[in-house]
Amino acid sequence: MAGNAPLIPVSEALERLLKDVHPLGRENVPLSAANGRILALDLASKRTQPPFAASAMDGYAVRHADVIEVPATLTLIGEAPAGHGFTGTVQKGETVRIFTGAPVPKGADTVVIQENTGREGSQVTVLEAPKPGANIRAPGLDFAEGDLLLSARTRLDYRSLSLAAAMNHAVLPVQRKPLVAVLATGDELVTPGGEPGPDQIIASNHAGIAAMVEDCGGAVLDLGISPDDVGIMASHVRRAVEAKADVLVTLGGASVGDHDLVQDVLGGEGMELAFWKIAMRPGKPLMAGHLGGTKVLGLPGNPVSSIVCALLFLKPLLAKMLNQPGQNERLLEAMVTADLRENDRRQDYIRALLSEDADGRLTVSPFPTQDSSMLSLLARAGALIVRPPHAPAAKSGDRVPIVRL
Ligand SMILES: Nc1nc2c(c(=O)[nH]1)N[C@H]1C(S)=C(S)[C@@H](COP(=O)(O)OP(=O)(O)OC[C@H]3O[C@@H](n4cnc5c(N)ncnc54)[C@H](O)[C@@H]3O)O[C@H]1N2
Ligand code: MOO
Repeated sequence: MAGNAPLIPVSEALERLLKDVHPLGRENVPLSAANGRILALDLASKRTQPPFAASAMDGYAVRHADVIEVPATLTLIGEAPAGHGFTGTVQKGETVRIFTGAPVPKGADTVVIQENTGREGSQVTVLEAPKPGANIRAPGLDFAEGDLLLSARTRLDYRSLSLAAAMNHAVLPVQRKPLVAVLATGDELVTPGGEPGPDQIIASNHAGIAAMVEDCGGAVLDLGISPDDVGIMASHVRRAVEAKADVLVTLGGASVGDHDLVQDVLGGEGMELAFWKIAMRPGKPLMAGHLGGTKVLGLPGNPVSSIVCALLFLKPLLAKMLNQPGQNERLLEAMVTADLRENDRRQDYIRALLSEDADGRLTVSPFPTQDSSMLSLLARAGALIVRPPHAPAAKSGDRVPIVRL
């Protein structure tokens, strides 16, 4: 491709990437495996909860009419622990010992907490007059059978899973996880923990991209590191296709160097290129296409470029596959603490420290160095300042759009 080919605006590239992407199908998973998954259907309760009038306290089930005037002494006729209701009926002048969660026996309409009673053998004296109906949870207080309590697209967490369990769903319909194959490329790369040769470095992009995929609700197929060798790289790509990966993410080799083979290899395997080279910094060499049913996202090798591109393109892609909103990074505004020069044609994502005052006002301080190899700065950054193409110079104190990290 010619060196000065027009660069595609970020928003247009994103639109083109997402255009023909549809939510993946759904699958059923046991409750115990559903944490973090996206609910695929609205969920109605199979139960009414509580299913019966239940005592909210440990104490005595009484007829309110019997305890309007206190002290009132009643005769104990039985016991109702949780899970074992009392089968008889409470008549005038009688009471049943009851525990939290037990069904309130027939005839009784009020529970007196045990602290407000005295007892001698089978004689129970109520010392304080309760309100009518006190300490009883009505049937259906929480929810009723048929109530739609969880809606499709909910990300299941500890609260929604507790509710789904209470609704008596042992198995939940969830969006299928996108399978994301991740392939690093480059003779210079060695797996973390390995022994790099004198001209080698540690492959870092994998770790971050895999974590992002998992955070987004995807599953990672780790294809490891391919050397800069057409045949070996092609065999890795075929593994992704054979595994029916929904997405293949390649790391590095996306640019124009003699050893940047990724696009040639993918082309040889039949990839249709959707676009290459975006008007953004970092991340210019980003490439997208598809290989049969596998979406391909070629991320640039520079670690910061890789991660910024993944934030802006991979995250929204996975969100759409999972039927989730949030397909655009949400922009906030912050006050910048340094002058920013006029921007060129590439949308800039400037790594910056972020601080927030007690009133929630955000301030960003750009790092003076913006080299796209510097993970130490990215790890410290709280935000990316977004500088649209040809943005005029900004002064310290101006408000600028940011992506919060
Ligand atoms: N003549 C030009 N050279 C470059 C251009 C250009 O437009 N013309 N673009 C530059 C930009 S911008 C970027 S970004 C890089 C991206 O290049 P590649 O995607 O081909 O990446 P590589 O060349 O393979 O690697 C770049 C850099 O990143 C390191 N790297 C690669 N993979 C990993 C990994 N998994 N973990 C850690 N580090 C990795 C690699 O060692 C290189 O240092 O191209 C510029 N060049
Ligand atoms: O993505 Mo490249 O950094 O613009 O270094």
